[in-house]
Amino acid sequence: MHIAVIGTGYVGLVTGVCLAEIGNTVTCLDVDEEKVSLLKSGRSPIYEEGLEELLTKNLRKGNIQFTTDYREGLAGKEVIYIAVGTPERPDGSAELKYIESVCRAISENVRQDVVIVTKSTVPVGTNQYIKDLIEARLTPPITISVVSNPEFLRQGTAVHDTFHGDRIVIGSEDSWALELLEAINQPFQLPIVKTDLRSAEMIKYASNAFLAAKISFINEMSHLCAQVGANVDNVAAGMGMDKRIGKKFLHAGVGYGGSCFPKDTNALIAMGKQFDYQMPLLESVQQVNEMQRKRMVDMITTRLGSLDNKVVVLLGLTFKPNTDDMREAPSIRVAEELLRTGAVVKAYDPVAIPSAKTVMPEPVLFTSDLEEALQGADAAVIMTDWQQIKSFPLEEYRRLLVHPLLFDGRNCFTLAEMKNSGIEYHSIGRPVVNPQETISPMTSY
Ligand SMILES: NC(=O)C1=CN([C@@H]2O[C@H](COP(=O)(O)OP(=O)(O)OC[C@H]3O[C@@H](n4cnc5c(N)ncnc54)[C@H](O)[C@@H]3O)[C@@H](O)[C@H]2O)C=CC1
Ligand SMILES: O=C(O)[C@H]1O[C@H](OP(=O)(O)OP(=O)(O)OC[C@H]2O[C@@H](n3ccc(=O)[nH]c3=O)[C@H](O)[C@@H]2O)[C@H](O)[C@@H](O)[C@@H]1O
Repeated sequence: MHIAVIGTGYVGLVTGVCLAEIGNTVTCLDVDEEKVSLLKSGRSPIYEEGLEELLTKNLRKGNIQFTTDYREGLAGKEVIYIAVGTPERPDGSAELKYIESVCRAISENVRQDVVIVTKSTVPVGTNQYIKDLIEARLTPPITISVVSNPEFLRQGTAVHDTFHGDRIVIGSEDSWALELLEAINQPFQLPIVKTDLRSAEMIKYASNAFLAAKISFINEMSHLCAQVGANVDNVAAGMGMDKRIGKKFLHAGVGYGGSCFPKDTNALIAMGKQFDYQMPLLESVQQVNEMQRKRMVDMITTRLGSLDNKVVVLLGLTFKPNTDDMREAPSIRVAEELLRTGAVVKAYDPVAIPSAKTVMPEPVLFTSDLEEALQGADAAVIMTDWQQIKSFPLEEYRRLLVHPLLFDGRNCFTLAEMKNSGIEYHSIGRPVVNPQETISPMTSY
């Protein structure tokens, strides 16, 4: 199949490379000239395990090419995937200007019948809007069909997720377009859900919102666990064994971040508003997420009292490990709060210092050396569960910190291993280990 993929970000590039890998001839198109020339040389602008290998392999085989030229990119293509960004507008709704500009470019440049496949996360009704926009400027007798094919990959494991996802969702009002997409996706050997256009669009938002809700649910439980002396990890493990609940996305912590959960829950709430429905559950999911960051700062101030001139080091800055993505990372809010309360804030991340510098508040002292980060700090706060942080010897934490005081926002260590570490250890929804003074867990009742 001859396929064009528009947008070579996380989703577009991974989609293009994987479609080439399963035997299609793919042209990836982007307006970013720097990105395109990097990709032509076989280098990936993002780090995703296995991506660069598949990219160079398929470039060599001639299965994939890159261009900034729409006329060249769309020539002779049977299917065009759209994978440009749909960021958040100030009112929370999804910004569709990149989608609109792609539609204009398609209608001006396409010369043959074509199926348009939307990978971008777009509000319900957008695929119909895409069809209308393209058709409005198209020169007859060219016909187009639209298919919604939302993406479920996670950053950091994008290639793996494409080949091992739980399902592929395709929605359309055109049965032959659905069959075509089913045939294209067959080599992935994953369950395929065929549905109508609007349900496919909604499945994407509902899935992200549900995952965000699971995280906020366990975070809410974690607060109560801390008060009553229970261990939220044990609670999550016990709950998760019930197949109706499932054990994934029940990891308590400082809350979710990233380019999607915050944006997509907001977009869903904005969609609700259009129909005068308030979505109280989703609003609470967001509130709990916001509270988790504040709770971390409260934990630190409760323990240390005034933070004036106390050195607090944040360990890990990205919204999750194995990415340099700082979008909506909880570390940003925690740093802001700590600075506001007078702390001196140091910040460590193994890869994201350059991207962190552009979004973290000032003044923060950055380092990508963990030893240097810990040296002389009054307390350390784990914000991202990087392997580098989890495998750093506990004796070294103890030796380097002025006070052996560790706040763990990702529950990286078991309570048993912390017991003999000589470190005072505060985590999320679990009893304090080696507390300065022994406090009865029931005192707040
Ligand atoms: N990042 C992720 O993990 C996931 C993202 N999504 C959704 O996929 C969509 C894309 O997200 P990302 O790949 O993260 O975005 P991104 O921001 O990484 O990439 C978007 C790309 O589109 C290009 N672009 C913008 N306007 C263009 C135009 N008119 N013509 C050609 N190229 C153009 C940009 O230069 C950029 O390279 C969004 O709707 C997002 O919500 C869905 C699932 C996972
Ligand atoms: O629509 C999207 O863009 C993507 O959003 C998420 O993927 P991603 O944002 O890459 O990362 P996740 O691994 O889902 O983590 C998101 C956030 O939730 C947090 N999280 C995750 C799981 C958990 O149990 N607890 C928890 O706090 C992570 O630390 C991170 O900050 C979804 O998992 C993907 O299926 C989806 O395609």
